[in-house]
Amino acid sequence: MLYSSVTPGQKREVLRAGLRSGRIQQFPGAFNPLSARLIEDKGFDGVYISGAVLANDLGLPDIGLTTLTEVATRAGQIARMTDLPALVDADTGFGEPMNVARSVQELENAGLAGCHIEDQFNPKRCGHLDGKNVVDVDTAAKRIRAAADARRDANFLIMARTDIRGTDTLAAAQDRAKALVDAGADAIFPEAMRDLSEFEAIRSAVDVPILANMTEFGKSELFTLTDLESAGVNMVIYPVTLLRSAMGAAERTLETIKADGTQKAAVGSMQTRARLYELVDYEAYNRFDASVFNFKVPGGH
Ligand SMILES: C[C@](O)(C(=O)O)[C@H](CC(=O)O)C(=O)O
Ligand SMILES: [Mg+2]
Repeated sequence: MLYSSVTPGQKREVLRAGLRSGRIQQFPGAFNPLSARLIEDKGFDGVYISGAVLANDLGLPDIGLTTLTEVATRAGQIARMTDLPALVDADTGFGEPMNVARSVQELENAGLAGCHIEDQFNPKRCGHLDGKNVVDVDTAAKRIRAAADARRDANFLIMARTDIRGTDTLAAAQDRAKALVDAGADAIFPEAMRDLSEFEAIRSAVDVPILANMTEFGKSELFTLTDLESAGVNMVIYPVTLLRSAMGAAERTLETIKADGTQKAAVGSMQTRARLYELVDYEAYNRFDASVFNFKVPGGH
């Protein structure tokens, strides 16, 4: 009821343990706090909070327009509704290394278990589109060093994302990944890998956990969990999958209402009122109220 029953510190320990477990961790992207409850209910390992979803939800393209305040606030609202660890997309860290330090502390305060910070230039692009640019290795390393030094909880996960494969060779991506680990990254997110062998190449370059981004309509094939696990991937995200599914369903329902003059034909594919109430734990609030209103003062007053 109300919010998560474990502390952010405990969630960070769970995330660390999951990454050490040898079992690939699945993190679907929550597009709102309620969908985080659904992810937990279905038995996933954690919740991903996508920068693209956050921006798109506000009607904005994912080009670095959202602010630290917007991201920390929304990510905090999502993180607090689940006992699972939540990993948030911090884009380029919202500025220079000193801003990156502040970003990390705000995300820690918001109850996140970790974040990823990328080496793109501003304005950033979706990692699976063309026209990206990356900063030089020193600038990228400074961002990560600032992030790692700024955290107060040593378990807050600093993941470095590199977009360099979009503009350079696989060997350059391996070198960049190594440099980011040397700068203090706890994990690496190699963006826009072209095939499984590229994940394997990054795996062999570093000895920290690596993440695979299984975003639809992008540059990577949609590999199965088994494929990714055998390539040595430790965590997989499905960042925009639930937003795309929900928006697809919403669009079809709107078309049904337009065509039929009623939503009746769409009702069968809707989440029911009972299931919705289950997810918001309505019963627990009823019980809480009953105990307040049923309270009797001894002596009958
Ligand atoms: C992972 C990602 O950074 C995100 O914001 O979710 C995006 C996802 C997408 O646009 O499909 C990305 O740059 O890959
Ligand atoms: Mg993003």
